[in-house]
Amino acid sequence: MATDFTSIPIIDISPLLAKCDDPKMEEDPGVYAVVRQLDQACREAGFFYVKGHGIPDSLIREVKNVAHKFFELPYEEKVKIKMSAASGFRGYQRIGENITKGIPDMHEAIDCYKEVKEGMYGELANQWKDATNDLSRKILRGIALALGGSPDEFEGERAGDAFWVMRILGYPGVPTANCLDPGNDIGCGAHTDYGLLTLVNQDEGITALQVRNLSGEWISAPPIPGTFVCNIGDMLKIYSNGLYDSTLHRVVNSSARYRTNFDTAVEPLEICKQKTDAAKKFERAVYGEHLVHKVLTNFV
Ligand SMILES: O=C(O)CCC(=O)C(=O)O
Ligand SMILES: [Fe+2]
Repeated sequence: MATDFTSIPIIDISPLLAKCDDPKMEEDPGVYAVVRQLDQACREAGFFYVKGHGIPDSLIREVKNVAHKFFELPYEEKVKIKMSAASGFRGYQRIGENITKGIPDMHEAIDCYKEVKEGMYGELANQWKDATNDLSRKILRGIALALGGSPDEFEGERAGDAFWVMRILGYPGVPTANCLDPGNDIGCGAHTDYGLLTLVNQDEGITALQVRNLSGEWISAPPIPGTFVCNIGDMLKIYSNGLYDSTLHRVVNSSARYRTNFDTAVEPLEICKQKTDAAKKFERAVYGEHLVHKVLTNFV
């Protein structure tokens, strides 16, 4: 369970990345120091920033520019890639179409899920997806060690060919013009993420993401240049038998500026019961069923 944290830790993961594919990575003191910080952050907040992540600044800037340009397009253009049953629930959703706990969210988005057909998202999105999936895999190697497992706990049979979700989100600033419910300023209602690990790439200069601590206070997660926000999802809570919790968070853009965000969540195809001495706290969940259930019940 999360604690009464008042800020979100920043972890320099470069020592972990440097040794990530070394068979003796566990023995490296730099890796060990990162693993300890990951463990503490996952236990106390379920959220942390990573710096030293190795994804070039130029790529980060490019995806943000492309996202801003897309959201600036007229609705008739954006709706050409509308999300529908026929598109496998991939594609564009207008402001207010995404619902969390019965309330329309003040964001528009493009949802991309793992797809067999390579190349369908365009070159830049594929490049981004590859870079963020690779980074997630490396962070998960550190988290696997933090849980006392082997580094490849979340690879191979469990999540080797991981399902991933990429959401490109746009949050209008206040006043919320052209939205379905102008009285609502919640960009994304309080929820936990369904997967293993989410990487959040927020626009600079706008503080909108908020994370709830044990007392119910909302702690801001402002954008910090050169970092990603990482948060753990429901699958990791089950994997860790509750040692790590998926923390509630929400987005409130009370600035006047339009905010974008690229989320990439890496998910296992099927969850396994964690081998711990403690009694099993959660029922076995199949990831795909969990995802569909959360989406269909609007994250209640
Ligand atoms: O926009 C953000 O900062 C986070 C969005 C979010 O929580 C999500 O898409 O799951
Ligand atoms: Fe989220």
